[in-house]
Amino acid sequence: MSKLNGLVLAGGRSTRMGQDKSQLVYHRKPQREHLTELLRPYCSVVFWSVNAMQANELMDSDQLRIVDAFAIPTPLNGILSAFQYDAEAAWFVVACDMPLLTVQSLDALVKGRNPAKKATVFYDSDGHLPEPLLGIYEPAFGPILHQAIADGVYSPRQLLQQNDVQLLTPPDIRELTNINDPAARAKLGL
Ligand SMILES: Nc1nc2c(ncn2[C@@H]2O[C@H](COP(=O)(O)OP(=O)(O)OP(=O)(O)O)[C@@H](O)[C@H]2O)c(=O)[nH]1
Repeated sequence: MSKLNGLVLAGGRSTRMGQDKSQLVYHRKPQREHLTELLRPYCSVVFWSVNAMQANELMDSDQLRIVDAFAIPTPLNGILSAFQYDAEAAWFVVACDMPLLTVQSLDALVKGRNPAKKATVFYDSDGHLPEPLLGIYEPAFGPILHQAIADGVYSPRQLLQQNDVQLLTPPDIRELTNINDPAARAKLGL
């Protein structure tokens, strides 16, 4: 089994939230720091996947980061940057906008990991589609991702549906709740 690196997806534009989602505080510290702590027990190292502006702000910090080098900001580009950094590793990817996530879901992914497949992910709240932004991506996914982006495919869900991936039932579907704007945040009381 390949070594597992952590990747907190923290880039993008946060247009709908109006402020950097990765720095919102739900658990006493910025979400990107909180997720780093959640991932650390499972991973050799944990990186933040950030855009160039965030990287500038992090200039003097020790935090390991991988900076996006793509014109179009999409989560898939964040994951591809990680494979370009280390193609031999598997990447445990966690999006920064799932504030209800706990070790329960991370444990389930690690226990259910199938390294013979391209990735291990949960079914999303629809019960039949894969949830792409929380999961373990095996090294074999790197070339597939590279080709997809070269072909202009930016839908991570579509990519997972087209490939041989291990799909798991999440232990608690609420942990996958995606918060993208202030209204959704207020609704959850966070
Ligand atoms: N590294 C990296 N992460 C990204 C990129 N785009 C989105 N993400 C991350 O992927 C997850 C889902 O992001 P989205 O909600 O789809 O996009 P967003 O740009 O953050 O937000 P909107 O501008 O409101 O669409 C979040 O954890 C983002 O931080 C990107 O280009 N690079």
